[in-house]
Amino acid sequence: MVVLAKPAALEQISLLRTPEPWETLSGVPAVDLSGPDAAGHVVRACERLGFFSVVNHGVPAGVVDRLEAEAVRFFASAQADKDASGPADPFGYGSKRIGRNGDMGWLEYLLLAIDRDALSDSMACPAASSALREAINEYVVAMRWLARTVLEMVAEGLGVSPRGALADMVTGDDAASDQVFRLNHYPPCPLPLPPSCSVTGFGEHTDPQLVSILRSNGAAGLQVALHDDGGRWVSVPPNRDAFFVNVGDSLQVLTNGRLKSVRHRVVAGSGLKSRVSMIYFGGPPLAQRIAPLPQLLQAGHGSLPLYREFTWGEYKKAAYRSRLGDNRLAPFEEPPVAAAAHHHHHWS
Ligand SMILES: C=C1C[C@]23C[C@@]1(O)CC[C@H]2[C@@]12CC[C@H](O)[C@@](C)(C(=O)O1)[C@H]2[C@@H]3C(=O)O
Ligand SMILES: O=C(O)CCC(=O)C(=O)O
Ligand SMILES: [Fe+2]
Repeated sequence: MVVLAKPAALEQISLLRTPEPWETLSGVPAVDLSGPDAAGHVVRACERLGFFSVVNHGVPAGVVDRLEAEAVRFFASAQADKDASGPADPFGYGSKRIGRNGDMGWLEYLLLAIDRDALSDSMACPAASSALREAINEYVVAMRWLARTVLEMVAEGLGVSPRGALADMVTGDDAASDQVFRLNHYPPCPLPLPPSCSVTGFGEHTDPQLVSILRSNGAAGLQVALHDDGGRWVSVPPNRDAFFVNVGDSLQVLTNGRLKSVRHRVVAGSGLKSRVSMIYFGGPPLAQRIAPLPQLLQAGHGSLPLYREFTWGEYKKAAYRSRLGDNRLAPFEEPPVAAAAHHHHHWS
C-alpha cells in the first residue's frame, strides 16, 4: 500500500490566515511589582483582561539572557538531533504539530515537565545540552518565585486568606504540583505571503493551569482577545524586559469567574524576525480539587458557584482530548438554574 505524505507546502498553506485587521494594544496593563497597591493592580488586570505584564520584577537579566542564548542554540542544532528528542508526546521536541488532536502551527518547540524546582529526571531529551538544562533550572526557580508572588497578590487583592491559599497549589512543597516548561521558536515564514496575510504560529486557546508566565525575545506576534470588547484581537507589543502573565482556566474557576482566563494566539508573517518564547505553566497537583473558593461565595460577594468541582487530573485528561481552540471549561459550567437550585438547597 502506498501511503501519501501530505506535501510540506500544503501544510504551510493550511496555516495561512486571511487578512484580518488588528491593532496594537497600547494599554497592556503593566504592574510594577514593587510599586504601591501592586495586588490591586494585579486583580484589576486579571478581571478586565486576564493578562498583564510585570515590570521591576527583580529577576536578573543574566538568568533570562542565558536561557534565551541556550534556546537559540538548541533550535539552531541539526534537525536530526532535535528529532531524536521527539515527537512531543506530550513532552520532548515537536515541530508544527501541537497536542495529539490535529492542531498545527508554524513553530517548533521543546515541552518539558518540571518536578518541584528543576527539570524532571524523566525527561530523556538527548538534544538538550547540560548548559540548556542548567539555564532552564535556574530560570524555573525565578518563575516559581514570580508565580508565587503573583498568586499571593491575587489572594490579597481578592481578600482570600490565607495569603498562600492559591500560591501553595503551584509552589507549595507538601505535594508535587504539575508544572510544565515550554520553549517555542517561530521561524519567519519562508513563503512570500500575499499582502497583510499571516500564518498561524500558535492557534487561539486559553491555558488550562492557574497561571502561565511568558517571556519572549523582541519579536512581535502575541495577540490577546479582549473580554470587554466582543473578543476583539489586539497585538501585544513585545518587551524583552517584562514577563507576561496569563490567567488560566483553573484560576478562573477558583475565583468563580471573577478573574478571566485569556484567549491568546501567536501569528507570524513573512519577513518577520524569528520569535523565541519561554513559558512556565503553573498547575496544581493532580489530586487538587478545583472549585470556586468558599470565601468568594460568601454573603456580600453575592455569587452562586458557576462551576462544579473537578480535580486538576480530570481537567487535564479532558484537555488532552480536546482541540487547542475548544472551550474546555464549558462542560464544567453549572447551568444557571442548577446553580440557583444548589444555592437554594444550602439556605433552606
Ligand atoms: C491541543 C492541545 C495542546 C495542549 C494540549 C491540548 O490537547 C489542549 C491544551 C494545549 C495546551 C495549551 C497551553 C500549553 O501550551 C500546553 C502545554 C497545555 O498545558 O495545554 C498545551 C498542550 C500541549 O501543547 O501539549
Ligand atoms: O509562544 C508564545 O508566545 C505563546 C505560546 C502559548 O500560548 C503556549 O505555548 O501556550
Ligand atoms: Fe498559551
